[in-house]
Amino acid sequence: MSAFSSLSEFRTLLAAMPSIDQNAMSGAQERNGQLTKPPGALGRLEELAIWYGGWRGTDRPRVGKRQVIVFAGNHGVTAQGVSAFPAEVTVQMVANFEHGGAAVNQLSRVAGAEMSVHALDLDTPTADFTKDAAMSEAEVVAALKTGWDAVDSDTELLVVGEMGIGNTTSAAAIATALFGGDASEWTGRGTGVDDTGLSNKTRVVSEGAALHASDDALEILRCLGGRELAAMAGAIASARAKRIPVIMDGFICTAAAACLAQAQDGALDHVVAGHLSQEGAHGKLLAALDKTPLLSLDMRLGEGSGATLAINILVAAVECHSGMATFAEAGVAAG
Ligand SMILES: Cc1cc2ncn([C@H]3O[C@H](COP(=O)(O)O)[C@@H](O)[C@H]3O)c2cc1C
Ligand SMILES: O=C(O)c1cccnc1
Repeated sequence: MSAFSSLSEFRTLLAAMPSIDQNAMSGAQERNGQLTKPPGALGRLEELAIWYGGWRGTDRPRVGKRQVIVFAGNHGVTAQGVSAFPAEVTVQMVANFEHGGAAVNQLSRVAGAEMSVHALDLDTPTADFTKDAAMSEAEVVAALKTGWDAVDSDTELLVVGEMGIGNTTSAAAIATALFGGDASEWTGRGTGVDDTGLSNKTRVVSEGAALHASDDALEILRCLGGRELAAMAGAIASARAKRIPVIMDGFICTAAAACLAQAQDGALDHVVAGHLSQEGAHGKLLAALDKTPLLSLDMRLGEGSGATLAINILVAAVECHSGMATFAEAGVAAG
């Protein structure tokens, strides 16, 4: 039986998600205080390891199976000339992912992660959201479910990424509809549109956000999102149900995740921001979600690339936490 079959059932599920294990977290906090280093000397690595242990329910975690899932979808809004690349690139990149030739394939290997690709109805792009809702309820629910089902129950750390020409336009429209302000504050160059392209894209974002204004974040996802954005949201929620911590990627992934956060308070408590994308509004979006990125390397690729790179940081944090000796074990004098 599937976990949900309507947006309203998905919403109910979000409201009943597990929270962090406070006992495990205080145990990890206590262990952190006994490790052979001056207090706080490992900086954010310390809080990361404690957070990770809290979600995994242990004061001495290890990061086992790391799963990277790339979802792909096509966008009707590309008819408005919003990307520097043609829509065919989506399906062509799916083949590239399958053959191991994309950046995220290399980064997954480096991070010791299993990577898979899910193409969502590429032959049926979403509707152009300046004219109609991008997806019907049945379509958005099907995409959420694809994401939900793609998360393996033995996964211990999840990254979700995306491929979909036109999807920075979708993400910008979602951000505008969720957080308000002028469309220009949320619209960036994506794959690299020029100044004329950027003003056209901003118009498209503004029209879409106005047409589909709603105080319901899941409706915003349905009307302005793409299948790959909904699948990422479904996978992030699925990970929460399974107590699997998630590393969030760039602007598009964060926009998808923001729909969960706006639908349900605390829905992203099991999520850390992997990196700050160079896409203009990513920092503003992360700030709205109160997330501080781990890396800032001027990347603007998507695919889950920044988050996959950040797996190495999280694993390093957890290895220090669980592998280091305590002052007592090592016979080192505590300060
Ligand atoms: C070859 C290629 C590989 C990519 N990998 C990710 N993206 C990124 O660019 C797209 C979003 O930008 P826009 O909204 O401007 O179309 C998404 O597919 C995103 O994943 C790529 C884009 C291209 C061209
Ligand atoms: O931040 C991202 O995810 C991003 C930015 C530009 C193009 N593609 C993805």
